[in-house]
Amino acid sequence: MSADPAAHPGPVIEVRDAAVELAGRRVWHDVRVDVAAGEFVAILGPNGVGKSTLLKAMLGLQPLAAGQIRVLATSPARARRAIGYLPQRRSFDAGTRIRGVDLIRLGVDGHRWGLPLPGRPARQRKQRVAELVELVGAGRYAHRPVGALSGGEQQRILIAQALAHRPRILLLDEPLDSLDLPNQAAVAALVGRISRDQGVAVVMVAHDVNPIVAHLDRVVYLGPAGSVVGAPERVLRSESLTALYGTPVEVLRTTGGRIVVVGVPDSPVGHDHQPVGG
Ligand SMILES: Nc1ncnc2c1ncn2[C@@H]1O[C@H](COP(=O)(O)OP(=O)(O)OP(=O)(O)O)[C@@H](O)[C@H]1O
Repeated sequence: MSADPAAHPGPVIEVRDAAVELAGRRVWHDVRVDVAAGEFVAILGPNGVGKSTLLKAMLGLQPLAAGQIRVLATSPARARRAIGYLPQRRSFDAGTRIRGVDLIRLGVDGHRWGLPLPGRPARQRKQRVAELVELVGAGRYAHRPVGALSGGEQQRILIAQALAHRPRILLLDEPLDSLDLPNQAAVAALVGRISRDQGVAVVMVAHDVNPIVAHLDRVVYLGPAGSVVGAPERVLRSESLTALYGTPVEVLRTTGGRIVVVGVPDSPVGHDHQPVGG
């Protein structure tokens, strides 16, 4: 497998008619989406619709019941070394003493847990850590214990860690959750910049499209009848989501420009309703 995008001029992620079943229940089906190098794509939908499951399928951690997912023209599992993944999480305990820079170094050292990798001198690894700190703008706080950092600062450190091996693809599961609005905007802008400037294909699961919408190339809105995929302004319309859900869904734009989706039903197993942008 090659992680060189030049060797794969087509999409770096191809999802074709994919379906997943969990505990005998079909979570989603007929999902089709391509993601190209340098694109920033969001996976949207209500609680429990299967957004995290789609991300896991792209990583090869969730087998499909139907269809196919190809990553860098091979299976997701074989492409995993070219993927940076940030799973869903809350925050570090306030007492966590490991420093931001140590977490990033763990990413650079890979699975060797601090043991030097053959062929990569300590100086090179140190330089890569410094580059990553600079890339995410964490110079001011990277040497402080992560437990003492704000949610947004922690998230930037984790994004730097996920980028340690120059992945071609970055999969982020709700990285803006639990951040305040200024930090949501700052982390969204950082991810947009990484995708654009570094040519990384970014797929982000999000509850609220508003902080990221200006940076997005496309959205995947999951629903019981499959998915609607396209530019945000095309997908986030009452007609598109009404057709996807088979029930009246309204997409409103406030005078401040916020997008609010009203009427999207919960997934069949019933989670708390939390409309996008609501
Ligand atoms: N291992 C599992 N076995 C059975 N059901 C599961 C399993 N993992 C997840 N589910 C269920 O599958 C559905 C999809 O879960 P998933 O976490 O992908 O949804 P989501 O859209 O990311 O949700 P949220 O927005 O709440 O994070 C949910 O109903 C969840 O309860």
